[in-house]
Amino acid sequence: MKTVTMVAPVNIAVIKYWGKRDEELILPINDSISGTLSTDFMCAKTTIQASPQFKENKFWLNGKEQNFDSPRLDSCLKEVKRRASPSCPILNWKIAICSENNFPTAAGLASSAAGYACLVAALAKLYKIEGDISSIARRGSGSACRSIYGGWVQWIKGDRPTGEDSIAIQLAPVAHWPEMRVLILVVNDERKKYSSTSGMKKSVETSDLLKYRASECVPKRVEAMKEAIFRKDFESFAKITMEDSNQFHAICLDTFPPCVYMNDTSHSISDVVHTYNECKSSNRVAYTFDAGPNACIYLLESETEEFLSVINYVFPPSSNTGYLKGLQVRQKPINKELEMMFQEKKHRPGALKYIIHTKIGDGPRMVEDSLLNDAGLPKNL
Ligand SMILES: Nc1ncnc2c1ncn2[C@@H]1O[C@H](COP(=O)(O)OP(=O)(O)OP(=O)(O)O)[C@@H](O)[C@H]1O
Ligand SMILES: C[C@@](O)(CCOP(=O)(O)OP(=O)(O)O)CC(=O)O
Repeated sequence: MKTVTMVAPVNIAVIKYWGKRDEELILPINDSISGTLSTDFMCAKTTIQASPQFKENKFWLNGKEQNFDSPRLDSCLKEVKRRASPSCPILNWKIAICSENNFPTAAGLASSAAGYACLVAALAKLYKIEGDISSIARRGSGSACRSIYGGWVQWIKGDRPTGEDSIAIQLAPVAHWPEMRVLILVVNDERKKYSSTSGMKKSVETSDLLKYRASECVPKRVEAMKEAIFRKDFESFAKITMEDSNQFHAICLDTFPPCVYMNDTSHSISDVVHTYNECKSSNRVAYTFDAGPNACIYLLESETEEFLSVINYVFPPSSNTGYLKGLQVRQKPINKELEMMFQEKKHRPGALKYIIHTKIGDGPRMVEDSLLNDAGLPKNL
């Protein structure tokens, strides 16, 4: 019997991936760039066990048994086995997979990215695969290829129809910009209405803006973003991040029928960020929204206390317990000058469910405590 347990991170794109040129191999129409988040507060954890005693393959996700016949799972497994040495002794053994996310699944918080990165990293350890595995994780979910590396990561779209040049590379490690912090403002953590997969398919079929974005905007933005990250130029980083998020959501609205991911609370968050930046006469905070209403805020450590005082003022918690998860900071009241700016923008308590305060982190790593017992069954069932 062989057992491997790994944890893998979520990543949040600052230049978005939206649109495929090949649905089966998951090949994108444009490059994308993201920050990988620390696994301390948001991660997928996956145990894979191979045994000659197992009669069939099994898969549990968050305590519920899943159908093993999923095309994406199958595609990852096939590619890992193709790359394994033919003499690998466990290649024909059946496997049990057990995975848990410590944050909401399928709510637009990149669970598929962490989930497939974790699955592929664990499979690669189990079958002793050498070299880049981001192109295997990509077959599970496009954005998962970026979670294979820590720090700042670019997914290069590649040109070949076979996809072997569509890989993720690390642009800079965590230590390059240690002051960077991330706030996930959770507006809604329920399963979202339309998945990224179906939304982007409709966009490719119907949006003219999407073609313009992929050919004209993203290539320039990717270069400018790389430069901003290399120079730790937060002002430019923030501007490009917000512009790209806004353009992505404009394409969602240009899709027919439109994909409406942001809601009124999301737009209020965007307004708070712009007002705050105006007060400071520079871009101190950046928002970005994925395929859901939740906001991801990038900001430097020096700004977190003050910006959180504004968020707590504009979006008061319905109860104080558990509102700020993750890294804790001194809670300070909003100052008079900012209060004047934001008093018209106050929301009812509970408009924001909770906040996860985290930072940039490393890629997948092996851990000791298995989720499966020796019989290949989940320990927490
Ligand atoms: N830990 C995991 N292991 C394997 N697969 C997972 C895991 N977590 C999520 N998934 C897969 O990803 C799917 C959710 O992906 P989906 O794209 O709908 O949501 P999301 O990743 O939370 O949102 P988004 O990609 O828009 O940020 C799940 O239904 C499941 O198939
Ligand atoms: C808005 C996004 O989060 C879209 C992520 O899409 P997915 O990677 O979830 O889609 P599939 O490849 O179909 O699984 C932007 C991004 O992460 O770059």
